[in-house]
Amino acid sequence: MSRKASDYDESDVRVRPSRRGSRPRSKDRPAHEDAVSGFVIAVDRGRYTVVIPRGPGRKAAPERLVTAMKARELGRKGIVVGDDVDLVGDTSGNPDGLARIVRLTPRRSVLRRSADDTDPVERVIVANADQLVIVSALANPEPRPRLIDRCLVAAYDAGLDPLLVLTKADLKDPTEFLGSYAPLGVPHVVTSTGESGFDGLEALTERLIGRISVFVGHSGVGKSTLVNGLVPDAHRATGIVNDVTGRGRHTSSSAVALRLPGDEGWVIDTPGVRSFGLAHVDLGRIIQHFPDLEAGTTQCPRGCSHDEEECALDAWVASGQAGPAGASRLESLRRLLRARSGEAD
Ligand SMILES: Nc1nc2c(ncn2[C@@H]2O[C@H](COP(=O)(O)OP(=O)(O)OP(=O)(O)O)[C@@H](O)[C@H]2O)c(=O)[nH]1
Ligand SMILES: [Zn+2]
Repeated sequence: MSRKASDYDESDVRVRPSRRGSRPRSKDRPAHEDAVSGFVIAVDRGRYTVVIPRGPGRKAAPERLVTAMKARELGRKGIVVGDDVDLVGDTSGNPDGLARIVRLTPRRSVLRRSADDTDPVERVIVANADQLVIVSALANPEPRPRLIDRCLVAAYDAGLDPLLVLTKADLKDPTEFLGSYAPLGVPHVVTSTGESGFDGLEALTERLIGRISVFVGHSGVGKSTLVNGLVPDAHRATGIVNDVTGRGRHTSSSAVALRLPGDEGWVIDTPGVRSFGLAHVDLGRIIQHFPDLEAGTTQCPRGCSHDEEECALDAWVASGQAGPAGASRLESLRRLLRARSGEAD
């Protein structure tokens, strides 16, 4: 397809003959009475790939993938992977067809990220997710606790349940790492690939059933290996997306939703993250996202920034009440507080 989304406009789409015949839209007909609902699985340069589920009844159209653009009436409102939308226009699934998104259903959750901690421009990465799956290798590359802590803050702030997935257990025993995160009570799954197969994949699948889960992790942690293990036809599925969106291959610049086999949930794969800017998280709320430390703030002076000499958290951590990772967690918290207030991280 050589035409870019910007080459189209609303009228361009409206004149396409609909399968029901081209009855002219009259002013007194309710707007979009013929809209169908779908789920956005990929976004690429103004084009949205939307799954429209099979409708009710025997004569219903089957499930189909539709390419859509945003109707002008939605203005600058962003649409992201995970959004539930209403569409009009060519929703037949015809590869050359183009539908138009006319309504965005209110979101149940929003996962945001800013480029850095002071950048006022935040990006919504994914809508409507239930769970944030934080993928970290136990070795090669080494775990990055500060990135994990940031992801945890992002998950708590967005109201998503965090899940830690620790990969490459064949390279390093997970006991020490798990011990340090135990006080947080974050659920975890340990995985490894090797001659005996893919260990941990079943345990992970169990945690994904019936949910929309966003996978994040920095490059090389084994996220693609996991996703391909969970969704064996992930390549094919993305292939379909590519056909529909008309690009050569899925560039890793945006998220894509993949369905778990058996229609048992969605895995949303995101490009590898190097950082996770948290400019959108209220400074005063950050401590609440460190539940292992928050309990130690009762002795803090009033209005404590938790990054000052009088802060009671040092004593709390020194007494061991925040567990073996207390010192590293406190460092994470303070780096985050400093970064958020514009000081270097
Ligand atoms: N030893 C070992 N290697 C693994 C495991 N899982 C993945 N790898 C290897 O780690 C490397 C990186 O894996 P990927 O799945 O490509 O990692 P990714 O996180 O998707 O990285 P990007 O594609 O760069 O975002 C590959 O060489 C994998 O074969 C594991 O459990 N054990
Ligand atoms: Zn304090």
